[in-house]
Amino acid sequence: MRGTCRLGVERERLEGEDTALFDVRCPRDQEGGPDVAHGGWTAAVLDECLGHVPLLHRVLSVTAELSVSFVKPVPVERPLEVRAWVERRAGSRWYIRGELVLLPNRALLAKASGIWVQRDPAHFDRHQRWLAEQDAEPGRGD
Ligand SMILES: CCCCCCCCCCCC(=O)SCCNC(=O)CCNC(=O)[C@H](O)C(C)(C)COP(=O)(O)OP(=O)(O)OC[C@H]1O[C@@H](n2cnc3c(N)ncnc32)[C@H](O)[C@@H]1OP(=O)(O)O
Repeated sequence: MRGTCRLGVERERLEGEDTALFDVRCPRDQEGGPDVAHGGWTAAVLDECLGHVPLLHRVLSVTAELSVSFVKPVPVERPLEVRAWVERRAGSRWYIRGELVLLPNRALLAKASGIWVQRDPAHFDRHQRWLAEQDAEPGRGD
């Protein structure tokens, strides 16, 4: 599968049944310090890539939990790779881990683990109904 996105994911492919690889490059406009990525970009790109593992299995899911370890500063505009794999599945939950590395030596820059919950396609419609209820009843909050 090929494609680009505003986060700088340039290519994705499955490697075997449970692992996916992503070619990534942090765009200059995601800079947080001099020549290094903002931490929000690192978290977002790991969320994106890990969350694509169920999608590559044609399963729609949403992030329920995400934990990120920032191991080293992430340089902008350099070739990077994310490897994401399924640790285990339990019911509708996918436990997924991943690593962001600097190419070509695969030096570890960040690690992530999280839980993705499978949803049916009506997930976003239900959300729109919930949002309309919020607008109709300001102050209710649930
Ligand atoms: C058509 C357009 C296509 C468009 C296609 C485009 C693809 C878009 C993909 C976008 C992905 C994103 O950006 S996601 C964006 C960031 N994430 C989100 O917006 C998610 C917001 N949170 C939620 O919607 C909700 O909290 C959920 C869905 C995560 C959980 O809701 P829920 O009401 O608790 O669901 P429920 O069915 O009861 O729970 C399912 C199972 O997950 C477990 N579970 C629930 N929350 C958690 C949790 N935080 N940590 C661990 N486990 C959890 C429950 O125990 C249960 O286990 P068991 O009983 O089954 O064992």
